[in-house]
Amino acid sequence: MSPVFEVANLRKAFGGLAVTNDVSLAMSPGDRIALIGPNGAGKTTFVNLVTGNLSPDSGEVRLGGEAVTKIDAIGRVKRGLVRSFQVTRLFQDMTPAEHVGLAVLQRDGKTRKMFGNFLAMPNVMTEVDDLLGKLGLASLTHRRVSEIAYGQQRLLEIAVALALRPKVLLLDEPAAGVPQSDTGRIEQALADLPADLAVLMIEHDMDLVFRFAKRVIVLAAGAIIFDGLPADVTKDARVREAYLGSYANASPVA
Ligand SMILES: Nc1ncnc2c1ncn2[C@@H]1O[C@H](COP(=O)(O)OP(=O)(O)OP(=O)(O)O)[C@@H](O)[C@H]1O
Repeated sequence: MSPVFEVANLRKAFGGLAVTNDVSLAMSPGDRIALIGPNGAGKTTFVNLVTGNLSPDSGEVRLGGEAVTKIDAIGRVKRGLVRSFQVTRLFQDMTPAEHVGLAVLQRDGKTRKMFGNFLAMPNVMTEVDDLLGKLGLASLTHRRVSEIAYGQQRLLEIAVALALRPKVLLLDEPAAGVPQSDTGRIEQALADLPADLAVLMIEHDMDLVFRFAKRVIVLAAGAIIFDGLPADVTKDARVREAYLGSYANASPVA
């Protein structure tokens, strides 16, 4: 299957520290990848380079075969590369319906209508109801975000991301901060993601990694040190070493 997403020889340094060190990878439709690595390994920086929130020093990002390295974050979203909306970016006074409805309008390039009552538009509301229903949020459709539980806010992030109809979805620790009693619902939402969507999830919780991922990529000091099956990752000597701290300090740029 031809890749839906590729990065080639991506590099980024901050003040002489190589934080993304010649990273290359490809994803196909339906991939379920967990990106793991010790604190400071460069996972967030890598995702920021991919989404267009940061510019690489060199290397390329491609979506559906098209180079998007010079295209901004919004342009990449339009081409199907979506990062889960962060809880910290949800608007506390807005409802789940408004968040998902705005994402639908953004996707369709109709955000100028946002000052009208877009939730009265039948096609928008049908999609809002469908997505919130699938994520078990139907009863909260018109509640304010500030009134709903944290775990449900995290489900709302996923709903907003799906409303953008991604081809590639990047999830940053989707269950972090969620009480144990609610993590099952997040896991179910992850299990129910569209089968042809390519998903890359940053995650620290290895139980979740093993249940979700078909492939695991380990970053240490900005470089990929393992890319393979979940069953093999804990046996890998370099991975063990990385987690024991030998890779804790990134190497300087040559
Ligand atoms: N804007 C920046 N300027 C300078 N250094 C940065 C910047 N952003 C990140 N770094 C450094 O780059 C390294 C990698 O950080 P990054 O946040 O990408 O790691 P991470 O793997 O996501 O870590 P964590 O798991 O703790 O979130 C760290 O040493 C960090 O201090």
